[in-house]
Amino acid sequence: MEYKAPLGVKIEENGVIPGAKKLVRRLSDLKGYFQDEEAYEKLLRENPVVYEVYAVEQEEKDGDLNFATTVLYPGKVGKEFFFTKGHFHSKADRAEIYYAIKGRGGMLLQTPEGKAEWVPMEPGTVVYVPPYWAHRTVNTGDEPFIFLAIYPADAGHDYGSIKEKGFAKLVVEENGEVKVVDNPKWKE
Ligand SMILES: O=P(O)(O)OC[C@H]1O[C@](O)(CO)[C@@H](O)[C@@H]1O
Ligand SMILES: [Fe+2]
Repeated sequence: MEYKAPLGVKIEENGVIPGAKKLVRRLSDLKGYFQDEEAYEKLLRENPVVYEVYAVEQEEKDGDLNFATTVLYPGKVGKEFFFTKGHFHSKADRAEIYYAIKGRGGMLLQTPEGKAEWVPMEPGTVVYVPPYWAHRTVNTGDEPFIFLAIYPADAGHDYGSIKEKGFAKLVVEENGEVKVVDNPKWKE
Protein backbone atom coordinates (compact mmCIF):
# COMPACT_ATOMS: atom_id res chain seq x y z
CA MET A 1 0.00 0.00 0.00
CA GLU A 2 1.30 3.43 -1.00
CA TYR A 3 0.30 6.11 1.48
CA LYS A 4 -0.02 9.77 0.59
CA ALA A 5 2.01 12.21 2.65
CA PRO A 6 0.08 14.28 5.22
CA LEU A 7 0.12 18.04 4.71
CA GLY A 8 -0.03 20.96 7.11
CA VAL A 9 -0.13 24.40 5.59
CA LYS A 10 -0.73 27.85 7.06
CA ILE A 11 -3.22 30.13 5.35
CA GLU A 12 -1.64 33.57 5.00
CA GLU A 13 -3.28 36.73 6.37
CA ASN A 14 -4.41 37.63 2.85
CA GLY A 15 -6.03 34.21 2.27
CA VAL A 16 -3.28 32.73 0.11
CA ILE A 17 -2.43 29.04 0.64
CA PRO A 18 1.28 28.70 -0.18
CA GLY A 19 1.85 26.14 -2.96
CA ALA A 20 -1.85 25.94 -3.90
CA LYS A 21 -3.22 26.19 -7.44
CA LYS A 22 -4.41 29.76 -8.04
CA LEU A 23 -7.51 30.57 -10.06
CA VAL A 24 -8.51 34.17 -10.84
CA ARG A 25 -12.02 35.18 -11.86
CA ARG A 26 -12.41 38.64 -13.31
CA LEU A 27 -15.68 40.41 -14.07
CA SER A 28 -15.37 39.29 -17.72
CA ASP A 29 -15.60 35.65 -16.51
CA LEU A 30 -19.01 36.45 -15.00
CA LYS A 31 -20.80 37.62 -18.14
CA GLY A 32 -24.55 37.14 -17.82
CA TYR A 33 -24.44 36.57 -14.07
CA PHE A 34 -25.44 40.04 -12.83
CA GLN A 35 -28.86 41.67 -13.21
CA ASP A 36 -27.85 45.16 -14.23
CA GLU A 37 -26.31 44.71 -17.69
CA GLU A 38 -25.59 48.42 -18.13
CA ALA A 39 -23.68 48.58 -14.84
CA TYR A 40 -21.87 45.37 -15.84
CA GLU A 41 -20.72 46.80 -19.19
CA LYS A 42 -19.58 50.01 -17.53
CA LEU A 43 -17.49 48.22 -14.88
CA LEU A 44 -16.13 45.84 -17.52
CA ARG A 45 -13.88 48.67 -18.77
CA GLU A 46 -11.88 48.17 -15.56
CA ASN A 47 -12.51 44.42 -15.55
CA PRO A 48 -11.73 44.04 -11.82
CA VAL A 49 -10.77 40.75 -10.20
CA VAL A 50 -13.93 39.54 -8.45
CA TYR A 51 -12.36 36.57 -6.66
CA GLU A 52 -9.32 34.37 -6.41
CA VAL A 53 -9.30 30.71 -5.38
CA TYR A 54 -6.30 28.90 -3.89
CA ALA A 55 -7.02 25.18 -4.15
CA VAL A 56 -5.27 22.07 -2.89
CA GLU A 57 -6.94 19.31 -4.87
CA GLN A 58 -6.53 15.55 -5.01
CA GLU A 59 -7.41 13.03 -7.70
CA GLU A 60 -11.19 12.77 -8.18
CA LYS A 61 -11.60 9.77 -5.95
CA ASP A 62 -14.30 8.71 -3.54
CA GLY A 63 -13.24 9.29 0.09
CA ASP A 64 -10.58 11.94 -0.44
CA LEU A 65 -10.96 15.67 0.31
CA ASN A 66 -10.02 18.94 -1.38
CA PHE A 67 -9.72 22.31 0.29
CA ALA A 68 -9.55 25.84 -1.06
CA THR A 69 -9.58 29.39 0.18
CA THR A 70 -11.45 32.07 -1.72
CA VAL A 71 -10.64 35.77 -1.57
CA LEU A 72 -13.85 37.46 -2.71
CA TYR A 73 -13.25 41.18 -3.26
CA PRO A 74 -15.69 43.90 -2.21
CA GLY A 75 -17.68 45.54 -4.96
CA LYS A 76 -21.04 45.81 -6.64
CA VAL A 77 -22.53 45.63 -10.11
CA GLY A 78 -25.37 48.13 -9.84
CA LYS A 79 -26.99 47.27 -6.50
CA GLU A 80 -25.79 43.66 -6.50
CA PHE A 81 -22.82 42.66 -4.36
CA PHE A 82 -19.89 40.73 -5.88
CA PHE A 83 -20.33 36.97 -5.69
CA THR A 84 -18.81 33.66 -6.79
CA LYS A 85 -20.39 31.96 -9.81
CA GLY A 86 -22.12 29.34 -7.71
CA HIS A 87 -22.60 25.71 -8.59
CA PHE A 88 -24.19 22.38 -7.85
CA HIS A 89 -21.78 19.48 -7.45
CA SER A 90 -21.47 17.19 -10.50
CA LYS A 91 -21.96 14.37 -8.01
CA ALA A 92 -24.99 16.18 -6.63
CA ASP A 93 -25.15 14.28 -3.34
CA ARG A 94 -21.74 15.55 -2.19
CA ALA A 95 -21.81 17.94 0.79
CA GLU A 96 -19.32 20.68 1.67
CA ILE A 97 -18.12 22.75 4.65
CA TYR A 98 -17.21 26.45 4.56
CA TYR A 99 -15.39 28.34 7.30
CA ALA A 100 -15.30 32.15 7.24
CA ILE A 101 -11.91 33.67 8.08
CA LYS A 102 -12.10 37.40 7.35
CA GLY A 103 -14.55 40.01 6.16
CA ARG A 104 -18.30 39.84 5.92
CA GLY A 105 -20.76 38.15 3.65
CA GLY A 106 -22.88 35.09 3.36
CA MET A 107 -23.97 32.17 1.31
CA LEU A 108 -26.95 31.73 -0.97
CA LEU A 109 -28.03 28.12 -1.19
CA GLN A 110 -30.67 26.64 -3.45
CA THR A 111 -32.33 23.28 -4.06
CA PRO A 112 -32.83 21.95 -7.61
CA GLU A 113 -36.52 22.98 -7.21
CA GLY A 114 -35.52 26.59 -6.57
CA LYS A 115 -35.95 26.94 -2.81
CA ALA A 116 -33.33 29.53 -1.81
CA GLU A 117 -31.82 30.24 1.62
CA TRP A 118 -29.42 32.95 2.84
CA VAL A 119 -26.87 32.19 5.57
CA PRO A 120 -24.92 35.23 6.88
CA MET A 121 -21.20 34.66 7.46
CA GLU A 122 -18.62 36.47 9.59
CA PRO A 123 -15.20 35.33 10.82
CA GLY A 124 -15.69 32.06 12.70
CA THR A 125 -18.96 31.06 10.97
CA VAL A 126 -19.10 27.47 9.75
CA VAL A 127 -21.60 26.66 7.01
CA TYR A 128 -22.72 23.14 6.22
CA VAL A 129 -23.77 22.80 2.58
CA PRO A 130 -26.01 19.72 2.50
CA PRO A 131 -26.05 17.30 -0.44
CA TYR A 132 -27.96 18.58 -3.54
CA TRP A 133 -27.85 22.32 -2.65
CA ALA A 134 -26.25 24.79 -5.06
CA HIS A 135 -24.10 27.38 -3.29
CA ARG A 136 -22.77 30.87 -3.99
CA THR A 137 -20.90 33.18 -1.60
CA VAL A 138 -21.46 36.94 -1.55
CA ASN A 139 -19.26 39.74 -0.14
CA THR A 140 -21.54 42.26 1.60
CA GLY A 141 -18.71 44.20 3.25
CA ASP A 142 -16.05 46.67 2.19
CA GLU A 143 -12.96 44.48 2.62
CA PRO A 144 -12.03 41.12 1.05
CA PHE A 145 -14.23 38.28 2.27
CA ILE A 146 -11.95 35.28 2.88
CA PHE A 147 -13.15 31.75 3.60
CA LEU A 148 -12.07 28.14 3.47
CA ALA A 149 -14.06 25.42 1.69
CA ILE A 150 -13.58 21.67 2.28
CA TYR A 151 -15.26 19.36 -0.22
CA PRO A 152 -15.11 15.75 -1.45
CA ALA A 153 -12.41 15.23 -4.08
CA ASP A 154 -14.96 13.66 -6.44
CA ALA A 155 -17.68 16.35 -5.98
CA GLY A 156 -16.94 18.27 -9.18
CA HIS A 157 -18.57 21.54 -10.27
CA ASP A 158 -21.80 21.80 -12.24
CA TYR A 159 -22.18 25.46 -13.26
CA GLY A 160 -24.80 24.92 -15.99
CA SER A 161 -28.17 25.63 -14.45
CA ILE A 162 -26.97 28.47 -12.20
CA LYS A 163 -25.32 30.18 -15.18
CA GLU A 164 -28.57 29.90 -17.13
CA LYS A 165 -31.14 30.65 -14.44
CA GLY A 166 -29.25 32.23 -11.54
CA PHE A 167 -30.54 32.07 -7.97
CA ALA A 168 -34.12 32.80 -6.93
CA LYS A 169 -32.78 35.49 -4.59
CA LEU A 170 -30.41 38.43 -5.03
CA VAL A 171 -28.23 40.11 -2.42
CA VAL A 172 -28.33 43.87 -2.93
CA GLU A 173 -27.63 47.15 -1.22
CA GLU A 174 -30.69 49.33 -0.72
CA ASN A 175 -30.50 52.62 1.21
CA GLY A 176 -27.16 51.54 2.64
CA GLU A 177 -28.54 48.22 3.91
CA VAL A 178 -27.90 44.63 2.85
CA LYS A 179 -31.11 43.10 1.54
CA VAL A 180 -31.91 39.62 0.26
CA VAL A 181 -34.69 40.10 -2.29
CA ASP A 182 -36.56 38.00 -4.86
CA ASN A 183 -34.89 37.81 -8.26
CA PRO A 184 -37.36 39.41 -10.70
CA LYS A 185 -35.83 37.44 -13.58
CA TRP A 186 -35.97 34.09 -11.80
CA LYS A 187 -37.56 31.40 -13.93
CA GLU A 188 -38.25 27.95 -12.50
O1 LIG B 1 -16.63 27.44 -8.09
P1 LIG B 1 -17.25 28.81 -7.84
O2 LIG B 1 -18.74 28.77 -7.79
O3 LIG B 1 -16.73 29.82 -8.78
O4 LIG B 1 -16.79 29.25 -6.36
C1 LIG B 1 -15.48 29.09 -5.90
C2 LIG B 1 -15.40 28.42 -4.56
O5 LIG B 1 -16.21 27.25 -4.51
C3 LIG B 1 -15.42 26.06 -4.51
O6 LIG B 1 -15.54 25.54 -5.80
C4 LIG B 1 -15.91 25.12 -3.47
O7 LIG B 1 -17.31 24.94 -3.53
C5 LIG B 1 -14.02 26.42 -4.18
O8 LIG B 1 -13.10 25.93 -5.12
C6 LIG B 1 -14.05 27.91 -4.10
O9 LIG B 1 -13.96 28.16 -2.73
FE1 LIG C 1 -18.96 23.35 -3.92
